[in-house]
Amino acid sequence: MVSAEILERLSATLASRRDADPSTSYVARLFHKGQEAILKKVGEEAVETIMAAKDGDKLHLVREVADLWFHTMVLLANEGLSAEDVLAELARREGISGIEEKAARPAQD
Ligand SMILES: N=c1c2ncn([C@@H]3O[C@H](COP(=O)(O)OP(=O)(O)OP(=O)(O)O)[C@@H](O)[C@H]3O)c2ncn1[C@@H]1O[C@H](COP(=O)(O)O)[C@@H](O)[C@H]1O
Repeated sequence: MVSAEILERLSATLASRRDADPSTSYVARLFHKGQEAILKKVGEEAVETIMAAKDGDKLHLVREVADLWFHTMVLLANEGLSAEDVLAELARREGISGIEEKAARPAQD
């Protein structure tokens, strides 16, 4: 089964590309071009994800979401962040939603 470890491995690979020669890798090239180019790719992949969802082809949708996740991970790495930061935020929200759910449902005794 594929797990969140893939995100950790990819994060480490992306971090290793930050100082790599742009001629050797797509990711290194994107870092070299800078934030504007990375944001442009994130925007393009978001639009392609929406179009894939509308065309009803599930494999196409999965591939476009993979492109979107990948490019948002490049964006995070460019800011010195990683997938782990996002996973931690989602974990924090799980905790928060538990607390809110309890608060919304007073004890019945
Ligand atoms: N997961 C990915 C990944 N997903 C998508 N892409 C690339 O993202 C690019 C953008 O796709 P598009 O559909 O927009 O195609 P395009 O028109 O060729 O893109 P542009 O030239 O317009 O930017 C393509 O070149 C894809 O190959 C990826 N490139 C790399 N990775 C991972 O990143 C690792 C490091 O990559 P490199 O350092 O580039 O080898 C790899 O081992 C992979 O694990």
